[in-house]
Amino acid sequence: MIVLFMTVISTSILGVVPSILTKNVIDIALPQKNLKLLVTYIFLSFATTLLLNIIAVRQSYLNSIVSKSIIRDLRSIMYNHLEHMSISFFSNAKTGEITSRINNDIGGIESVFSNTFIQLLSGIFVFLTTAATLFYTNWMLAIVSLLTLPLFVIPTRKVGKKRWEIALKTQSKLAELTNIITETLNISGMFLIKLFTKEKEKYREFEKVNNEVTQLQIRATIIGRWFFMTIQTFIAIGPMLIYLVGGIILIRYNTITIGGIVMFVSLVSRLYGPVSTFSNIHVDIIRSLALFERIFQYLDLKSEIYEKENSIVVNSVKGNIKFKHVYFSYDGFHDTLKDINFEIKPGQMAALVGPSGAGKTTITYLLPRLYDVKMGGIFLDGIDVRDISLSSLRSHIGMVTQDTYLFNTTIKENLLFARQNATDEEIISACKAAYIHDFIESLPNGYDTIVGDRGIKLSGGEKQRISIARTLLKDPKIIIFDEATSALDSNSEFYIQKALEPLLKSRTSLVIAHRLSTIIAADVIFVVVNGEIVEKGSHEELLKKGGIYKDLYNTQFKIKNA
Ligand SMILES: Nc1ncnc2c1ncn2[C@@H]1O[C@H](COP(=O)(O)OP(=O)(O)OP(=O)(O)O)[C@@H](O)[C@H]1O
Repeated sequence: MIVLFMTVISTSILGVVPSILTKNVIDIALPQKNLKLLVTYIFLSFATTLLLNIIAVRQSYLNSIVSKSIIRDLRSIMYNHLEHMSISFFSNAKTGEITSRINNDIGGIESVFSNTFIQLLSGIFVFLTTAATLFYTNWMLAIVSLLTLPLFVIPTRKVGKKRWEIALKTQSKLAELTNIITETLNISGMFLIKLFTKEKEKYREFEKVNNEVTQLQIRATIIGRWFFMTIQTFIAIGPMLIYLVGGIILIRYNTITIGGIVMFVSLVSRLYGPVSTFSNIHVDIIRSLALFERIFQYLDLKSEIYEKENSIVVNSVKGNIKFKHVYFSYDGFHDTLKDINFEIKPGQMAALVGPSGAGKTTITYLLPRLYDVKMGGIFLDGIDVRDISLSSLRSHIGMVTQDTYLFNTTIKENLLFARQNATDEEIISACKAAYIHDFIESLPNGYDTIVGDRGIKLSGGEKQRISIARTLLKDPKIIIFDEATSALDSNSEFYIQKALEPLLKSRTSLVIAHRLSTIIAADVIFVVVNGEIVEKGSHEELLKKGGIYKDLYNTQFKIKNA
């Protein structure tokens, strides 16, 4: 940064030298008909220009290092910040919008650092050195030259505001465009589009936004062009004024030489350079303020799930889970869960059953603090989960969901996600336990098979068994398992049941159960209806009771397992 600063100062000082040498050529060497002096001045002028350009190359190199590093840091800060946002942020945000803020908005402000900042700095120095030389040569003409400058400021103000508005609109339209691309041009989006034959509609939607982006960009360019046209006109008028006023001073007062007037003309063009840059900078800064505003909208967001300063790191747990008077709401108004109370003892298996939308999944989200309770508390081994450090809390919990998410990489990489330093033997043993090893081995590339976007190349049952193997590698004390609602073929069903045995053995588990075999195996069953636990007990106890569970059993489980 200091070196960059030095190069800016040296180029602005050296920049006035060729104009002074030109003055000497006209006022000294030519009238004296002194060839040696003429060659010396021209050689010096040439050497200074060469040196100037060499320093300029160095300057742009340093400049690019500084600006690229700032953008790199900003991108990393944004990614790190978003990674720590809560799940509710992601359930409300559009994927394309997030991508756009990281790519388009952060990328967009690069020009502020690469051009604007350095132009501003060099503009100030060029202005100061040039103005000083002008005043030193002839103060009257210098004042006339400077008086034309305010003319540049007026159009700048108007244009700046308009460009800010357009820049904001353009960025939000670009985000919309990115969102359409990310939502549709992926395997799940394409499935839906093709099955509902919505290609034309989606294309039209894309074309509309694409058109709007282009219109906005054209408007921004046109406004920019009118602005530059005005500036250029003023720049052209400048030398004429100097010849006129300089000529009058020479004729009337004879306090300036011809070389002096020529030097003024060439130096004033240097003066208008920075002023026109200042005007551009004004517009550019305004444009980038719009981008900064969008970036800071995200950076200023606070995650709803945060870690207390003196949070407890829990290295090992027994696995006792207690929900005490838990209330929860997604929207802050309507309670999705109401007064949930239960305890699961270490090693026990608890099954959550109930109609769709009752709140079973929501209960499981609260334990690893994907969301926080509105009232009441959740306790792990007697410690409120909000007092435990997030990473240690989550390290003790394994979650196998219905819709297994796999990264589009090899099976092995997906498994290593659970534990980066797992050995090949450990991976194979987890896969054997999850009854998926033989299947993986039968693939042409074995563990190096690429699974496709979200694991599309694998069946639902295979994906879930890979997810079980992944959780076995993590080896947590508590398991949350969301059993598939869809009917799996008996073969797949058999293997999943087999895979579950080592997963649930000697661990505390909370299972959203849909299969009779799972429910019967549970130590305790919680019947969830409309956000409340309405019945608790073992399968036999609840059947005997003859309440809601019995109805559910008769209408769902018995039929499904008939
Ligand atoms: N991210 C969310 N934002 C707002 N409401 C939500 C969200 N997720 C779920 N809900 C609502 O909360 C309620 C409980 O949903 P939940 O997924 O917990 O039910 P469930 O019992 O697991 O259902 P299923 O058996 O069909 O999976 C539903 O009414 C659902 O619409």
